Amino acid sequence: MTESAYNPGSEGARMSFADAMSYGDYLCLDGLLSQQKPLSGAHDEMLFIIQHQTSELWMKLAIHEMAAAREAMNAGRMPHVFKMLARVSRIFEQLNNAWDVLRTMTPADYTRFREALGPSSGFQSYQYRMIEYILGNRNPNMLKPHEHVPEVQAMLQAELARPSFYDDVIRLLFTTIDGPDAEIPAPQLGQPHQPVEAVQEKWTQVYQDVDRWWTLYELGEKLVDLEDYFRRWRFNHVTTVERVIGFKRGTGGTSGVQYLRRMLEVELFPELWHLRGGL
Ligand code: HEM
Ligand SMILES: N[C@@H](CC(=O)c1ccccc1NC=O)C(=O)O
Repeated sequence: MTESAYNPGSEGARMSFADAMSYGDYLCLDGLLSQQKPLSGAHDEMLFIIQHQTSELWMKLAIHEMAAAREAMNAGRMPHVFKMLARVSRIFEQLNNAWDVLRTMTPADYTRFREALGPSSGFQSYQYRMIEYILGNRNPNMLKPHEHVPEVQAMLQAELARPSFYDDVIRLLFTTIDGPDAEIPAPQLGQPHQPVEAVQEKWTQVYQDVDRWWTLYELGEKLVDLEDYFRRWRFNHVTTVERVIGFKRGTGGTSGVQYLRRMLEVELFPELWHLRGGL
């Protein structure tokens, strides 16, 4: 050590953690940083693993926020709901920006380790499916790949059996405007949300008099924001996939880019988009 090396310990920085909780202890970094296990010798496999692991961590936070937002909404704490939904949109923005790192991987780089992935695929991401299920895109066929992990399948199934976050929003929309006797459309349990005319009419009322229904309007716009970011994620994904594997079949067994293009047509909150043309 040179004389000139600055020692933060001299101004009080704690330098010994033999008997105290350190940064690594608190964040469980030993566990976290020992979970990157490339199966090939390919240089870019580490990028691929970390890209997916960080995505899963952000998805974990998104689910945490959406679960709390749902609770807050059902308890009438709308400012909290808005804060959490805004955070979920920012998480998607973060995931969208992350594609820039993955895009530095060329098709040749990926080919060096693609075979090592076997039949594994993002198609089997249960947190991704959970996000879709919470928001209302509920395809029960997507439960099947999780049959081998009963706890995971049960968790997804439990989500399918309850009203989605969007179902709860619809209930709030109707009761706020029509009061306790409102005729609320039944939640579409266990199936992808299909557009309902009465829901679009109700949202139209809100958008035609935003001053009167400001809180509902703000909620509607938060959902549109969220779906906007989600769509960008799907678009970035399919574009990256085409760039890296072209039109090859996916490791998960789907047609690949064609399958993902089909998913671009998914509408999470269709009524909120469709009402705009009629204003
Ligand atoms: C080079 C990078 C990537 C390629 C080539 C790729 C390829 C694919 C393909 C072909 C599918 C369709 C399913 C299949 O048959 O495998 C798919 C699905 C999926 N991928 Fe990726 N992917 C990449 C990166 C990512 C990243 C970074 C994530 C982030 C978690 C991700 C998450 C997903 C998810 C969630 C699905 C299911 C989508 C759905 O069912 O709507 N992928 N991917
Ligand atoms: N489906 C991809 C493989 C893939 O991307 C993947 C494989 C294992 C874990 C995560 C993945 N990411 C997204 O699908 C492919 O067909 O190349």
